[in-house]
Amino acid sequence: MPRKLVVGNWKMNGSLAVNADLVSAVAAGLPCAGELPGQVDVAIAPPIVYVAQLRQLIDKKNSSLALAVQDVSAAASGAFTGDVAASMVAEFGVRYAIVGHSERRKYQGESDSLVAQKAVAAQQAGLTPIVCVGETLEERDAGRALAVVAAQVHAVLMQSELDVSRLVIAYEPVWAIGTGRTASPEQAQEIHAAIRHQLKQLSEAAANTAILYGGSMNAANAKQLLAQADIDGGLIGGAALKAQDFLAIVQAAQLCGE
Ligand SMILES: O=C[C@H](O)COP(=O)(O)O
Repeated sequence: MPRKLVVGNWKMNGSLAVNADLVSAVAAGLPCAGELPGQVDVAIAPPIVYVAQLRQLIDKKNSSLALAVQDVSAAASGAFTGDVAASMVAEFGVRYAIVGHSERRKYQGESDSLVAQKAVAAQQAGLTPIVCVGETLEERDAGRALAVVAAQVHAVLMQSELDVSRLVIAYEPVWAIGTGRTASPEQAQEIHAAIRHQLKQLSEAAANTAILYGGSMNAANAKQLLAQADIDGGLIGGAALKAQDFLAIVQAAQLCGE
């Protein structure tokens, strides 16, 4: 079984002062770099402007905490005002790039095909993409959740340059994000199992692809969700902004990984 992965997505929250406190508190609850690793990899995705600050904080604390970003450009360089290339964030020791978050699909109009290109661009810079997929409430109510998610995953898997062994998928039902209304463990497991099946059709290596759940995961519900056979970790929004809550989720992942 793969190690568990817990990623805190800070979204557009933070400040120099708030970040310093939060990283210190999170790092205090995690192993130091080089120590015997636990069963869980833990990463934080701050707003891009704070990546350098977090790099310094993490290094200073010699922490095992990894860095992620919330998005990368599909392009390698050039005239793309406001965008950031994957190779640029890689220079800061960033390990993961979230791509295709539903908030970007909604507010920036990102298509399945653009998200797939971003996943490839991230890999080409040495990052592991965390590809977000998930259905809206209307799609679920119409009985289309499995089909919508399958199409989103398919768009990524059909990229010939994609290395499926260096991929993370995050299932985030849109109706569960920031709403306090989480998918039940059974609802989440059903979709995760379908994603796993889809990945395995492409490659047996997919048995080791981490599939994260995201959507109102918190200290109280994490254990039940993470105990599901195909839920390999969490992509955490609101609960990642409080060290105690975030560490409780990491601890739940630790228990489920043993
Ligand atoms: O990226 C994180 C997800 O959108 C989940 O956010 P949430 O935990 O606030 O629901």
